[in-house]
Amino acid sequence: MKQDIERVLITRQEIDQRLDELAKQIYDDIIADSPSCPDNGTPIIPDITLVPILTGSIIFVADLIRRLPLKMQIRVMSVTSYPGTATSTKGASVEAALTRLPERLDGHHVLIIDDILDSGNTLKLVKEIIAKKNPATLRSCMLLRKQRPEALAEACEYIAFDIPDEFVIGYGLDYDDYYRNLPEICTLKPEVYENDL
Ligand SMILES: O=P(O)(O)OC[C@H]1O[C@H](OP(=O)(O)OP(=O)(O)O)[C@H](O)[C@@H]1O
Ligand code: HPA
Repeated sequence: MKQDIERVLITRQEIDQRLDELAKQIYDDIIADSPSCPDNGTPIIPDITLVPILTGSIIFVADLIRRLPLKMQIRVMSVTSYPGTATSTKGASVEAALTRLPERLDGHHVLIIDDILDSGNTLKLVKEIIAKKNPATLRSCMLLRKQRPEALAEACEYIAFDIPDEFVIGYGLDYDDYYRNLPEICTLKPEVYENDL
């Protein structure tokens, strides 16, 4: 596996440090939005509903939620746009059998979690589906955002890292469903994927 890596873009240490900051920012925003108890002024912290997008978000969400001391429900959605060896989007579609969204989300504070914002198709689709369920608030949190106009145009409240417009793997991100277990975020040697282009 290591021989297929071109270079490390983001180290495990950098991810850990940034996740601490990101979790604090998410937590502080929830506290800032919370109503206060009329008796003693302490914030009444609402439950949150996390919507991790399978499969790429699994490592990120596992590390993030252990930094968020909040009462939360986790409702996964499965969306596919880069099947197999694809390195450009084939259009986002929901895999209903692996999706656990409730019928309605009235009153819920929803946070969508995904590993990468690239063409923006996945986030756009997921937002549209969740918005129809009428949540109280809807925010999104991405580990990575590529520096390309389509990604920058899609509103997203929390971004851990902005990266160059290159195909990346590791820390949940795959090529042909491999490399998700790499602890760092890396680029792939072109010879690994150029035969599939
Ligand atoms: O902004 P976009 O161009 O839509 O790309 C982002 C999406 O693409 C990847 O999912 P993929 O379809 O590869 O499924 P996976 O999570 O199972 O790897 C990634 O995990 C994001 O969900
Ligand atoms: O750069 C990427 N790597 C892995 N999966 C992805 N899905 C969208 N962009 C990427």
